[in-house]
Amino acid sequence: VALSANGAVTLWGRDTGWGRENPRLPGVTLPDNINITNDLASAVQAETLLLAVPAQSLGAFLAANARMLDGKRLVSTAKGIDLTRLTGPSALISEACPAATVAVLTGPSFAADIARGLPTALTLSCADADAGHDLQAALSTPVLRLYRTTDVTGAELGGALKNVIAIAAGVVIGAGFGDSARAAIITRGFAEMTRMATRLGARPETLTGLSGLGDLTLTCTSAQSRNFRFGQALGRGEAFDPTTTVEGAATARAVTALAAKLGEDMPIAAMVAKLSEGSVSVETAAAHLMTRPLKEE
Ligand SMILES: NC(=O)c1ccc[n+]([C@@H]2O[C@H](COP(=O)([O-])OP(=O)(O)OC[C@H]3O[C@@H](n4cnc5c(N)ncnc54)[C@H](O)[C@@H]3O)[C@@H](O)[C@H]2O)c1
Ligand SMILES: O=P(O)(O)OC[C@H](O)CO
Repeated sequence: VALSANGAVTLWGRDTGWGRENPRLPGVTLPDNINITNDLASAVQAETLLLAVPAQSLGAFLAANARMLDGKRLVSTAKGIDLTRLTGPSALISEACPAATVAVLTGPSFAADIARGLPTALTLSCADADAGHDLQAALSTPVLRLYRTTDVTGAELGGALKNVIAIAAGVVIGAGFGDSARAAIITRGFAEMTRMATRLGARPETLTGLSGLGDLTLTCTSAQSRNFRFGQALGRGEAFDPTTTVEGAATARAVTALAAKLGEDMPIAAMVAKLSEGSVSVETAAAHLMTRPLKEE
């Protein structure tokens, strides 16, 4: 919807029988210059393709369609780490489509806000600096302001890891532990995010940017976030709609496996993984985090 301000856009989906209002984006009528199709062959005529498939489905999507996508400028919006390969979207895309130019668009942004034309700032990351410049110009609009970086690892890990911490923040609020505890989770969660991301080659300043601290702040403080609401439901002991995309749940498991491989300490992510699969109670998780050995900040 935002990009249709710059010119015609093609929107591809497997199921597009819903007319001009996507049930996943209720209340938004898609502008006339958005061509909706379920024919991927026609959609891939474009030079730049935004891939908005969730992280745990991206591998299968790429496996099915790599031949059509290779050689294009592929911009992922997924915020997660693939559970089977323990990599982010950019590595999945590079592996499936070696001739593609890979970029990641991430940062604090609810789809509903962007579709309403509310002012939003994002991070566009691309290891190829020239392609990054081109994409930044092509994908910015008067109300969608893109900052640029070549640190793809930092940008995509910020987006993936903040979803894990947002679940923890939701648990804290759902369980009634209060705003002080949420501030602690955000801060210590950010320490975990930075530790893991820099270990994997991210630049620390990327983590303090929109894709890291920016998105962490949004997702841990807004009930618009599905990850936060999922955590709230866990904290209250309530069920959560299993058809809702909650990237942080699978990503917490992926992060925990990755941390074990790297020998990194990720205690909040480990508790989110256990809480999400129901193998620990909220009380036990909280007690575990509060009684760890005392240390320097
Ligand atoms: N919704 C937001 O506000 C928002 C904002 C920024 C980033 N993101 C990220 O974008 C990604 C997608 O989120 P979303 O909110 O659009 O999720 P969603 O669940 O609303 O939509 C995902 C769509 O992908 C489709 N899909 C799943 N597997 C597929 C496959 N193999 N082939 C083709 N289509 C497939 C589903 O049918 C669904 O229509 C996530 O990683 C999310 O973190 C979402
Ligand atoms: O609804 P969530 O929790 O998937 O968050 C959406 C976006 O990632 C916020 O930047």
